[in-house]
Amino acid sequence: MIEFTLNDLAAIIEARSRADAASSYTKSLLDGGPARAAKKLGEEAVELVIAALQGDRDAIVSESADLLYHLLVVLHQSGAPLAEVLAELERRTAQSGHEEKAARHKNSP
Ligand SMILES: N=c1c2ncn([C@@H]3O[C@H](COP(=O)(O)OP(=O)(O)OP(=O)(O)O)[C@@H](O)[C@H]3O)c2ncn1[C@@H]1O[C@H](COP(=O)(O)O)[C@@H](O)[C@H]1O
Repeated sequence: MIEFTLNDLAAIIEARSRADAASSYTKSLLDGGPARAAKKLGEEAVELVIAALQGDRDAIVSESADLLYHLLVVLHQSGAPLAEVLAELERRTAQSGHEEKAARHKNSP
C-alpha cells in the first residue's frame, strides 16, 4: 500500500507553485496573495468547526482535508516549511499539554 503523507502534499504544492494559474488551483490561490490564502484557510476552519458541531463524520473528513491543504498553501506562501511545524510538534511530545501550559503561566509576569 502506498502511504500518502502531508510531506507528499507539501511537495505537490511546491511543484504547482510553478504551474500555470489557469490549470492549477494552487497557483491561482498563491497568485491571490497572502490575504486570499489566509481567508480561505479561515473559511475551511469554520466549515470544519460546523461539521464537528453537527457530528457529521463524512463532512469532518472532507473539511479536514480542505483545511490541511489550505494550511500547507499558507505555510508555503509564508516560507514556513512543514518540516519546522513537525519539528515543533515533535519537540512538544517531550511534555504534556498541561505541563507546557503550567510552565508558560509560571514564567509570565
Ligand atoms: N488537496 C487539494 C485540495 N483540497 C481542496 N482544494 C480546492 O480548494 C477549493 C475549496 O474551496 P471551496 O470549497 O470554498 O470551493 P470554491 O468555492 O470552488 O473555492 P473558491 O473559488 O472560493 O476559491 C476547491 O476549489 C478545491 O478544489 C484542493 N486543491 C488542490 N489540492 C491538491 O493540490 C493538487 C494540485 O492541484 P492544482 O494546483 O489545482 O493542480 C491536487 O492534485 C490535490 O492533490
